[in-house]
Parts: sequence; structure tokens; C-alpha cells
Amino acid sequence: MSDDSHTDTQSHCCGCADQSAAGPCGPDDLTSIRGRIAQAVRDVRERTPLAQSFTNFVTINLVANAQLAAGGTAAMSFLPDDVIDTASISGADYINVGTLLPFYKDALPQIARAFRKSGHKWVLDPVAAGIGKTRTEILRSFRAAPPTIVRGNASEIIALATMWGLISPDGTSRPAGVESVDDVDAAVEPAKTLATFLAQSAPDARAAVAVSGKVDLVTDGERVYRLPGGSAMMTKITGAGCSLGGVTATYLAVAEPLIAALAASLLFNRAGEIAETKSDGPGTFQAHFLDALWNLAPEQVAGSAIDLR
Ligand SMILES: Nc1ncnc2c1ncn2[C@@H]1O[C@H](COP(=O)(O)OP(=O)(O)OP(=O)(O)O)[C@@H](O)[C@H]1O
Ligand SMILES: Cc1ncsc1CCO
Ligand SMILES: [Mg+2]
Repeated sequence: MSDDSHTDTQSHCCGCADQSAAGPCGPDDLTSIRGRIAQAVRDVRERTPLAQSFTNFVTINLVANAQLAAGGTAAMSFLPDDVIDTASISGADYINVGTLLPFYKDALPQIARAFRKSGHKWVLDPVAAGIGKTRTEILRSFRAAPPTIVRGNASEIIALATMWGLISPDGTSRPAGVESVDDVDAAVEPAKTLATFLAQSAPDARAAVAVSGKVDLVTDGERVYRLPGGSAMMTKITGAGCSLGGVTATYLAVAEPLIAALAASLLFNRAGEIAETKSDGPGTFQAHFLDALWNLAPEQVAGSAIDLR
């Protein structure tokens, strides 16, 4: 951690040089962000927004259950006309490229183009980015019709930013499978560059990138928020990352991208910690994890440690 970093659980400090100023770096900034995170958690529970998913068939059930446990509603589909029609009643969509079938090569770009045309918000989980011609072709196509939020592990974020030509390959990162082979810190600049690109393409200029790992990282392209916590047991069930993407879409249905990404990551970290203390292994961990998503208070989620630098 650098000297000017600051881990803050409740106070007003945002780690900026000029903390007397109001606005994006002013004393009330983190307090305001926490207030908006708590509001997003409450809004989802009150409004039960639909976030539709086109996601992999390994973890589709956990994605739906996590969205329900967070207070939202789930609908899964793989048919472009179905997905595009349903988007009119879905607050935000979630697309995950974990398991691909040949027809996805046409279906996914078609869906992304329709979302761009209608200005529909969506979250991309670029699972295993960098592996395979078809996956690369699909992920490359999203550059012209980008998501509102990209959520992935460090290796996936680096691979996506590289294939979109936003960063040059540094030779040290290599394509990974569904698990990360890179540290979250290696993805800081790629994540910021990616978020800036997404924001430039967004109708309201707002976007975010969320990188998951031991410490999560969320950025809107300008500021970087590190979120410590969670549980290593989250890597012993399949789909912690996929369900985090799904729940990020649930929050995106009611909140701006930065707040949605922060709220989902903080909720998952706290729920992972609670589940770890109550479980005996992966099976009971998943059950306790869903219970904790359901039971956590908005203030517990919003009051979690946020390290700003
Ligand atoms: N070592 C760890 N300690 C604490 N929390 C972790 C750890 N590793 C991952 N997590 C948490 O697990 C969740 C999923 O992150 P992860 O980086 O494993 O996603 P992923 O690789 O996309 O997962 P998957 O593709 O298997 O669904 C996040 O909430 C993250 O904070
Ligand atoms: C295990 C696995 N394989 C393809 S997608 C997936 C879920 C985690 O990303
Ligand atoms: Mg993943």
C-alpha cells in the first residue's frame, strides 16, 4: 500500500490532496458514495428489478439464485430476438462468454448492436478472454458496441483491453482459463483505460470496470477503489465471479455504473466472509453465501472498507 493510500471504513477522508474542496474529490465524496451504495441495495430489494442474463451453462443457476437473493429478478435466454425484446423490461442485461456454442458468434454481436442502438445498459463478463478464435471474435466485436460495465478477473481484464487495442501486450500476461493467472494490481492501468473507453462510448458518459480477486478493484476510469475482504472459499465454488457479474447487472438496473459495481463487490465480499465462518466446505459455503446475500443490511454493505488511492 502506498503512503498516500487510505483504508476507510466510515470516515470522510477520500485520500485526495485537496480535501477541503467539494465535488468529486471533496470531503463528502466517500460519504456520498456510501449513501448511494446503501440506496442501491435498498432500491433493489424494494423494486425487485429484472436483470436478464445470457450466461454460461455451468453457473447459470447460481447467477439466477444470487440475483434473487440480492433482491432482484432473473431471466435467462440465449435467443437473440427473445433477449432483445425482453431488454425493454429488463433494467440491465448480463452477458457472460464462459461456455460458447457456434451460434453465439452471430447471436452475441447482434444482441450487443441492438443494446447499443437502444442505449440499453449491460454488464460483460469476458470469461477466459484470450482463448479461442470464436471467443476472441465475439469479444472483439463488442468494441464497436461496448457494455456499460466490464467485470472479470485480472487476466480477463488485461486480455480484453489488449484485444481492443487499448493497451499494448506487455509480454508477461498470458491468456488464462476461467481462473486468473494475474494479480489484481497488474490490471490497474488496463482497467482504468478500459473504463475510460467504455465511458467515452456510453450515452451518458458513465461506465465502470470491476476486477475481482483477493482484493477487488473498481474504477470509473478516473478513480480506483480497492475493496479488501471476501473469502478464498469463493474460489472453491464455481460461479462466484459469474454471479457477481449477474448481481452487478441487478444493481445497474437501479444505479449508475460505479455505484452498481461497488455495491455488488462489497455485498459479495461481506457475504463471503459470513459464509466462511458458518460453513464446513464448498457445499454449505454456497448455501450460507446465498443466505448472507439475502440478509446483509444496506448499511453493512455500504460501511465496508474502501481503500482509495
Ligand atoms: N483469495 C480470495 N480472497 C477473498 N475473496 C476472493 C478471493 N478470490 C476471489 N475472491 C472473491 O470471489 C469473487 C469472485 O472472484 P474471482 O476473481 O474468483 O472471479 P472469477 O475468476 O471470475 O470467478 P468464476 O469465473 O469462477 O466465476 C469476488 O467477489 C472476489 O472478491
Ligand atoms: C468452469 C467454467 N467453465 C466455463 S465457464 C465456467 C464457470 C466459471 O467461469
Ligand atoms: Mg469468471
